[in-house]
Amino acid sequence: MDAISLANLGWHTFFQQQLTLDEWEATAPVRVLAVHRSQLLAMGDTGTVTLPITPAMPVLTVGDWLLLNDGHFSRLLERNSVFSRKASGAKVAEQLLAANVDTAFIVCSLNDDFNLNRIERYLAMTHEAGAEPVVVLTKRDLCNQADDKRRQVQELDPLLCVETINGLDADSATALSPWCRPGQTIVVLGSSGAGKSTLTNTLLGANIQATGAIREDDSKGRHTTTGRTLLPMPGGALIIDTPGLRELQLATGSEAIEATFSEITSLAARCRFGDCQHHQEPGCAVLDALERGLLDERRYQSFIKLSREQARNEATLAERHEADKALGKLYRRTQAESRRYKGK
Ligand SMILES: Nc1nc2c(ncn2[C@@H]2O[C@H](COP(=O)(O)OP(=O)(O)OP(=O)(O)O)[C@@H](O)[C@H]2O)c(=O)[nH]1
Ligand SMILES: [Zn+2]
Repeated sequence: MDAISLANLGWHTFFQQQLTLDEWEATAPVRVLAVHRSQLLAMGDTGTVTLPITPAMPVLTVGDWLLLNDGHFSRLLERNSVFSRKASGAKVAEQLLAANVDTAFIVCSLNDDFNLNRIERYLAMTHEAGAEPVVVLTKRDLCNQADDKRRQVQELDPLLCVETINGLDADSATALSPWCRPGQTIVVLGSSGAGKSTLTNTLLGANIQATGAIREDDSKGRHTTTGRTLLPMPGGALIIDTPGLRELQLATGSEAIEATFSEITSLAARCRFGDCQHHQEPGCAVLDALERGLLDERRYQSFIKLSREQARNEATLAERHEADKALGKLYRRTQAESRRYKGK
């Protein structure tokens, strides 16, 4: 990536208005292209910079906007969206995956992989992140009920943008160009085999670099690999492509689920009990609508499943906080005891 204008890197008024007058004069904005263990790669309108990651910095992720003062980290600008996930294993900390994303292409194939529940799951994640979802149904060339499946997705939400494409064909992928204008930032989500890499490669066209590692000449003319994950499309948009995003798990708050299942949320407002689980409670407006055929059974099941998952995630996070607090107390007590012991 040669030096490009801040606007083409995704800079706009949301970020600009965060700067004080002093910062206007003394600092330079740069966007994070990749985060490695001990350093990060960023780009501003004068080119790329490598910054050491120090303990004083907040946790940063690809897509973040930073201010540099004299080439040194000054501060992180507020994000307008952020994708994160629950870290795998026992740790329930959130891991940041991508920031300041405008649009998420939710990729689902029109053949075997087609699954409305899965699309809803990615819609909830995208709402949670604060980005705009576009459902991209791939493998149109392999499916003769493309229109019917597209209609099923559209029924999830009349305002949702849904496109059907052949990801192998650049002409077909131009259906996505409204979201690929200069400076727009995109992530591509979806399950394995859905066609994410294929679409990413088609969108990147001649700039094919989607495998993460990019070779570029350093100042001594040698080739170095930088592992950049914010990639420029020929039309001027940017794609964030990281392994973490490819394996995104649900770490969704209840607001995101409410936004994804808005018809259920408005029914739930009329349940007799404020904490109704819509399972078997008397006076449940959701179950009532279900019985009267006013609510889709599949939507209901999907809503219950995601709500339970969310409640479980929240519980484990709360347990973690409790465990951390207990550990902190134990630590302070042993410190105090050891001081007492030494004082004797
Ligand atoms: N015919 C056709 N094949 C496609 C299309 N999109 C993807 N494929 C094929 O589907 C297979 C899987 O596509 P990938 O792009 O690797 O899928 P992915 O989502 O990146 O999968 P992971 O890397 O496992 O996450 C490949 O063989 C692609 O060539 C399409 O629109 N039409
Ligand atoms: Zn209810």
